[in-house]
Amino acid sequence: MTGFLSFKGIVKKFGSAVVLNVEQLEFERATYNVILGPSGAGKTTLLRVTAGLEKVDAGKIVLDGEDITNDPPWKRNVGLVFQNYALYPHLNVFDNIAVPLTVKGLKKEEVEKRVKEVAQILGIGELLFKHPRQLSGGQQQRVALARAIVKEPKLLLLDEPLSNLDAKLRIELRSYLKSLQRKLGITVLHVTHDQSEAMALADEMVVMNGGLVEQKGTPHEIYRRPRTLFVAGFVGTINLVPSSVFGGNSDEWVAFRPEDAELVSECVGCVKGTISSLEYQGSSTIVHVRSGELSVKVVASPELELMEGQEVKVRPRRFLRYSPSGKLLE
Ligand SMILES: Nc1ncnc2c1ncn2[C@@H]1O[C@H](COP(=O)(O)OP(=O)(O)OP(=O)(O)O)[C@@H](O)[C@H]1O
Repeated sequence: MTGFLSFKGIVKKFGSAVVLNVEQLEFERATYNVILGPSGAGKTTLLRVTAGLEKVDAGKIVLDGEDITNDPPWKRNVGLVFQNYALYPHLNVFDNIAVPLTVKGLKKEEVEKRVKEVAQILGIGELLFKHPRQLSGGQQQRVALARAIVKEPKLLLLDEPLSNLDAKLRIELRSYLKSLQRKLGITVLHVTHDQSEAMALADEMVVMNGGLVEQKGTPHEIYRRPRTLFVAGFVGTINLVPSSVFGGNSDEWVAFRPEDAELVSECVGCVKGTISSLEYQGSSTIVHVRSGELSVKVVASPELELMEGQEVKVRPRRFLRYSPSGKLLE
């Protein structure tokens, strides 16, 4: 195993249910990695076994060359931030951040120096003597982050850290998270079920489903060459058309993104249908086309004069083919 963080042959069961089955997964040092997948995919369980909060039933986890599979949480040098902050309500911000250091038995002066440093980095230096209930959601989340990084962990695990925040703050804090990761040179594993958050943040993304890794790659690879139809449909919008429509093998699928298709006046082997609705988006218009049982979306220029009910032909400029079981055909 060569990565900074590696998982090999990981199996985690709850009762008889296998909730995690990861053959091989590697993350490089100082990278921002996002784990994406629907509810129940096993994302949180992957973080919990990494932090040592759950024991694996089989397999090996290696962090920076050390086998940590059976280490207790406190030995792993891993920082953890959950969606619901989990700050101690009776402690002020300073003491909340200081907890991991005092637990380690650091001297008072050293604790003060490190808490102040990290509060400075996170822009919460003014809040040190307030209590959690006096802070906004975004401020509380920064305190939770400060507490997670103050002990300088090798690895930072973030479980839906932005999902309790309003949309504006979420976007603000997400670019902040990325710049923080870059500044500290730390390795991050960030769990989310929000695909735009994943695409915006990730150096590498892992798409999970049913305890399995469907694909790992850069956001661009995942979006442009999804290895399964599950990934294609989970990350972005995809049109799925039986290949027989284009004169191909009837069991296979042709898949294309709305921006990879165009409306044409003449074509051989294209989707012929009727405009069912138009979504004006300013710089483009999303055209919904219905063709019998099929429905496809096309991104068109807002300059085109289009009407609901109009007959159109859709031609994919770029497409991928998938097997009947949903695997990408090369
Ligand atoms: N302590 C537990 N006991 C029994 N089953 C559990 C336990 N924790 C998780 N599970 C089950 O394991 C599966 C994976 O859960 P997990 O929380 O890892 O999914 P997730 O991808 O993080 O989902 P979500 O986005 O909803 O948090 C689910 O079916 C869940 O019900």
